[in-house]
Amino acid sequence: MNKKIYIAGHRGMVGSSIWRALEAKGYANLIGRTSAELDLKNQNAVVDFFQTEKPEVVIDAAARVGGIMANSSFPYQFLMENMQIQNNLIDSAFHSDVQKFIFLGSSCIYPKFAPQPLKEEYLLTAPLEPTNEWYAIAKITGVKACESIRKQYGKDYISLMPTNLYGPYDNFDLNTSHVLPAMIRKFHEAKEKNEAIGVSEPVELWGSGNPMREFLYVEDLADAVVFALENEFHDNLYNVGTGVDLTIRELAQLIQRTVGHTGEILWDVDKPDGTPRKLMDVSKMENAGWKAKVGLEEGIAKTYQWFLEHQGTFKEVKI
Ligand SMILES: NC(=O)C1=CN([C@@H]2O[C@H](COP(=O)(O)OP(=O)(O)OC[C@H]3O[C@@H](n4cnc5c(N)ncnc54)[C@H](OP(=O)(O)O)[C@@H]3O)[C@@H](O)[C@H]2O)C=CC1
Ligand SMILES: C[C@H]1O[C@H](OP(=O)(O)OP(=O)(O)OC[C@H]2O[C@@H](n3cnc4c(=O)[nH]c(N)nc43)[C@H](O)[C@@H]2O)[C@@H](O)[C@@H](O)C1=O
Repeated sequence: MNKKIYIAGHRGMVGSSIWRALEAKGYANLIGRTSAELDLKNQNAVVDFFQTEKPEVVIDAAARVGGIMANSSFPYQFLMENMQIQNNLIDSAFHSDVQKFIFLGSSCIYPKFAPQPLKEEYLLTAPLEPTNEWYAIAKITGVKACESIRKQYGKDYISLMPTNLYGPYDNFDLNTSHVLPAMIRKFHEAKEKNEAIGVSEPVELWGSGNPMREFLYVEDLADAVVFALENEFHDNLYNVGTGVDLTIRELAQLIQRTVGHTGEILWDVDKPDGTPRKLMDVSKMENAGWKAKVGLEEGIAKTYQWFLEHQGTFKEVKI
């Protein structure tokens, strides 16, 4: 409980959830740095930080993160910044003898048309989804960096591949966010406006509504990270998800009902659909002893409640 644990990205949706989960379990020796205090793209600054702080465990929840439009609009930032951040963290951790490193990738590392559900062994077996191949290639290099240290030096460096995540402290900027927070905000703001003017204006969403996505509540992901911290894993790569997916159209109907918006939903088919489906095979984590607990309806209700309580202060990431 007294190990010195560095959570990179500790203010983000995932990092802050991991921090809260560790504190709740009695971990008292946690350290974090904001990007203003420590720019992880700066290799010298990261080397100095590790030499000074000497963490025993590193959990990497720092990255340039965004939804489908952000990824396809800023390929250079999503490729280069994520490689710089993770490579500086992994290399400095290795050279300052950090014994446990937990790297967070993403389900988008798997091939666009891989068989479903996605097994870990499908990695690098076929081409990636073009809208986020930049981010995916960065993440794949992080997975391989940790795997090489595990293989060559026997250090407990592992990679967890979360599916699409959502929950408190998510990014609600309508240009850079993921679909779930965007839908919560769009339906909420349309409902508020409609109630003021007494009509039900339509909500415009992106793509066809036909792609399928899996969603894991962020506090479940944090629980999985704590589980990985406290247990010896015998492999380098583990999917983390619910193993359940739905269409974007079904998601829209669920969120519209939760928010209480009435009115038409319009689909802008000029916007990209992205990967048709990326359902994770979660059996490897289940065999290791971990399973998701929060269902989608419950998670959306919790997230909407959080959103209502944080009007005007929720995060909007600009790129
Ligand atoms: N959100 C999702 O759906 C999914 C996320 N993931 C992964 O989870 C991790 C966290 O994602 P999420 O919490 O959603 O993202 P957020 O954008 O909420 O948080 C990202 C964090 O990274 C930090 N960061 C970014 N750039 C730098 C930098 N140059 N130097 C230092 N810190 C930096 C930010 O710090 P600060 O706030 O101080 O600026 C921020 O706290 C990422 O690795 C992401 O790939 C994986 C699958 C799905
Ligand atoms: C986690 C994962 O997330 C990203 O992949 P993605 O799942 O395709 O991203 P997304 O959540 O933004 O979109 C999911 C689907 O939803 C549709 N969609 C409808 N209406 C809105 C909408 O209003 N906003 C958004 N963002 N999407 C919308 C959208 O058109 C698409 O079909 C990767 O870039 C990468 O970051 C990654 O690893």
